[in-house]
Amino acid sequence: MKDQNAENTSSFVLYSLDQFQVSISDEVKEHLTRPLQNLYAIHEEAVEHFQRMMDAMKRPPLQSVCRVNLIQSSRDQVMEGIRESLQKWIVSRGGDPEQMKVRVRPHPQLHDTIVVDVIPKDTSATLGKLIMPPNHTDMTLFPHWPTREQLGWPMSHRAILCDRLCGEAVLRGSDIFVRGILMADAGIVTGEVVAVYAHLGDVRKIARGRKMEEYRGECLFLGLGTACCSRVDMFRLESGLGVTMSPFPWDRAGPSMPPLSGILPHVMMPQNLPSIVVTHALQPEQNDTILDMCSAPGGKSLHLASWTKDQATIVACDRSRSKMIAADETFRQAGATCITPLALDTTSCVLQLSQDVERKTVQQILSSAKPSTKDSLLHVKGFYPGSFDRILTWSLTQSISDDLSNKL
Ligand SMILES: C[S@@+](CC[C@H](N)C(=O)[O-])C[C@H]1O[C@@H](n2cnc3c(N)ncnc32)[C@H](O)[C@@H]1O
Repeated sequence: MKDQNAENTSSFVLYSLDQFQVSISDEVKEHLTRPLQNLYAIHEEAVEHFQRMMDAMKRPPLQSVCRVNLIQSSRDQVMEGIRESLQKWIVSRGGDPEQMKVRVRPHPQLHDTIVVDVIPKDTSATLGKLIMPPNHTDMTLFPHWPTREQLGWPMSHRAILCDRLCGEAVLRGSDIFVRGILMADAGIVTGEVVAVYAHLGDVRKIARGRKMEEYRGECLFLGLGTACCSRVDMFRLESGLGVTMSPFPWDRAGPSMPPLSGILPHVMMPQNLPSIVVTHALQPEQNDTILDMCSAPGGKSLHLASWTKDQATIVACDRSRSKMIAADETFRQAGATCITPLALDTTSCVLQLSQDVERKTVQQILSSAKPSTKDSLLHVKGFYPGSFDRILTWSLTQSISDDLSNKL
């Protein structure tokens, strides 16, 4: 162990979720505050409204949303499946299904969408105000380590630090996979209850696998979890769970949302509401020919297939070949045979019309295209103008998207 008295404590800050402030650039701040100044006659009221917006931004939502794959199941079946899986989940974590603080319900407007709410919505019982677990027993694991106490690390639990993306996922219900863990206290063993922190800064500045006492930076306390492997395996294994989060609200800084990814694979997909409304806005019809210009990992392409009950021609493009190979597998597992995945840069996929070349339809181009010898993706260079009934773009930039979708 390093000379603890030599540790520099100045570049180290622990935050509770309540203390944490989202930082935004002056430009974004200006963009958000301008409409408020017109909304309120009194300046202080506009400032208060802005502060409420900033507080809301750091709070994880108290609900998750999932979309049903209507090719393989119905919404009622999936809701029942989610309830059963969540009951098994809480029992597997030592809880009682009666303690389950979630409700599974149909979305009131979107016919293929399910909402999972945390109830009650009061989160005052959580660890959101604390920077470490409360030590009810005055148990100390580290009796001879004053600097640890001075730094603010818990004395009652060993700790792990995950990256920011992983931390955001934890606040939405996820467990922690080994690749998300950056640092951990020495001596953690399988089954041990650990304090979980998320590093808020640049992950590239952290040397993964070091001990917690070497950490310098800013981090946020997320709650308690149980180690699924030893510290050694956290940094040796390539994949798998490192820590499962406690299912109980009193052990978590954020809401006790259950993990939804991985349950009922292929028949439902956790997806954010803004992504789901895209297909509802597009209103595709069966037998439509549809282009998804930036498809990977394929969530919206799959939604189009589900919506049309696999009765459309959907061309799912992404310029990343590897992502499209992975998406192809996802499409197959979901039973979406109407999707053709292509590795294509859609900023250069409009074929020029000329008098001596026959103008082929999308279906003709796809049926005459040869598959690659390395993977199953078809060789397609592009499509002729006016080929598609509907086009889904991702904002490459508004002008490029508009320009390309007007041509196709
Ligand atoms: C945010 S993701 C799209 C998410 C996807 N629409 C979904 O709902 O699952 C953006 C994708 O656009 C792809 N992309 C960016 N520029 C592209 C281009 N010029 N042509 C095709 N794909 C592109 C990226 O490779 C990336 O996979």
